[in-house]
Amino acid sequence: MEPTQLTLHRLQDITDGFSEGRKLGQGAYGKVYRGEDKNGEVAVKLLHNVGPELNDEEFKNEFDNLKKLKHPNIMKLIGYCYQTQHKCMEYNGKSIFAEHTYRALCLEYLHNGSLQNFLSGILMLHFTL
Ligand SMILES: Nc1ncnc2c1ncn2[C@@H]1O[C@H](COP(=O)(O)OP(=O)(O)OP(=O)(O)O)[C@@H](O)[C@H]1O
Repeated sequence: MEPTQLTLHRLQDITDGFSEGRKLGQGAYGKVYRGEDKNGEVAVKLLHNVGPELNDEEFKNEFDNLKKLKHPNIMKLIGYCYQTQHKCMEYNGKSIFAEHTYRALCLEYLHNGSLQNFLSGILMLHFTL
């Protein structure tokens, strides 16, 4: 099944506006939040905003890689959000409408954290025994 397109409003809704209380962790890519609604839990990866070209490349790579991974033991890519908003700001005494693009991936929620955390946990256990 293809990942679903999700609105920023929907992601803000399930993460309480990307609140600190909902933060699961942070990677090189951005912050990860626990989203929750009546259907269950998801992990929402919100890409940090650095520069449009760099961000787009990172986002597309992550999106394509996750889309290709289809294995029962690997978290699934459920949906994505790619939405631009214009925020009114003051610049040199004038109002400007600055662009902010929200890029997010919605993933199956893993109770043991990311796959990497899960695997390193197993390795630690292996070396401790
Ligand atoms: N699907 C998920 N379910 C639950 N928690 C997750 C999920 N994905 C990520 N996390 C949490 O968010 C943290 C950051 O994840 P992220 O994938 O952004 O980076 P990373 O895997 O730690 O490293 P890297 O930045 O190198 O990819 C993880 O360490 C984990 O705690």
